[in-house]
Amino acid sequence: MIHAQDLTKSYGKKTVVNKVNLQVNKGSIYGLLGSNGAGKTTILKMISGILKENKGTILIDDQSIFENTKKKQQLIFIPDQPYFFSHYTVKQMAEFYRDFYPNWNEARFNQLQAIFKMDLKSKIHQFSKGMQRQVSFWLALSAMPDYLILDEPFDGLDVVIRKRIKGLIFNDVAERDMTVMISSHNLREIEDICDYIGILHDGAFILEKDLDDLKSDVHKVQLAFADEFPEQLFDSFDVLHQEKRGTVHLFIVRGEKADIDQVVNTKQPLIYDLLPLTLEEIFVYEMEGIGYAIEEILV
Ligand SMILES: Nc1ncnc2c1ncn2[C@@H]1O[C@H](COP(=O)(O)OP(=O)(O)OP(=O)(O)O)[C@@H](O)[C@H]1O
Repeated sequence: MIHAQDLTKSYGKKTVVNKVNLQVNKGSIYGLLGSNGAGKTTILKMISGILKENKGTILIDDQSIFENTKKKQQLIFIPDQPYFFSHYTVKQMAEFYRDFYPNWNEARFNQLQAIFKMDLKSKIHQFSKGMQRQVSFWLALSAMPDYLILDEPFDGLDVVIRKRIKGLIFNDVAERDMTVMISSHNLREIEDICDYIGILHDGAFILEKDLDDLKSDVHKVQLAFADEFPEQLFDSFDVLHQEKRGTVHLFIVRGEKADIDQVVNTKQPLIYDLLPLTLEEIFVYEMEGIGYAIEEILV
């Protein structure tokens, strides 16, 4: 489990990560969302033990990660700009990983060549950016880490390989409880893979949500009545948004479907529709509720 408390990082006088608390449970996938400069890379580098926090603590399985080689052997950070030793071939880089990561699995490395399809003797710096990113995944997944920390991992990857890599990550999470953090500025890019989402703005979280809870308990309700609208209808619910379009009232309501049905049906509406929301719609309303326009934060 990753546990960060009051995590704070400053460069000079500028605080870029401010008292961040987060918990990533074993075997789960945490999506760290935020615009350019929000502090995502800084947080991921502190969690990976690359940067030292100014204040606060980070514990991975109750141990500090900074300068903890043993713990770092269980964790792989893939940066937003792939980095390899200059002039190394895939094979040489794999040998380096095999020496450092005790769980390195040679059979898996060979097996994954069928997916990544790159020549072992090629020099990595001669590959395109997208191919280099694929090499990062190939090596990381062959090292069988307990923790995989990914900074904007899908940039520059085509749809097919993106889907395959997501499948491989899912597999490792399901089969051996790997724990994953993924940063992105794009909700759509990671919503299909994450269990949990944290939205970062100016170095602090403005929203944190378990996606299973979100998908199940927020509804779009459209209603029309022959007579007056019953004003207190949703008083016992959390209403994220409401508006009137002609005679139709639109509500975004948090609550169980059965409870909403019961309240609405007692008032005998002329029109009653209860529609599912996309994840993006939920985030738009949630963020509107706390005073942010989603387009200022995410793309
Ligand atoms: N080495 C550094 N020295 C000074 N300021 C830095 C340094 N690294 C990052 N920053 C600043 O910290 C803030 C957060 O940067 P960070 O890279 O963590 O953001 P990010 O959310 O990952 O952004 P992006 O999506 O653009 O990668 C930015 O204002 C950035 O300018």
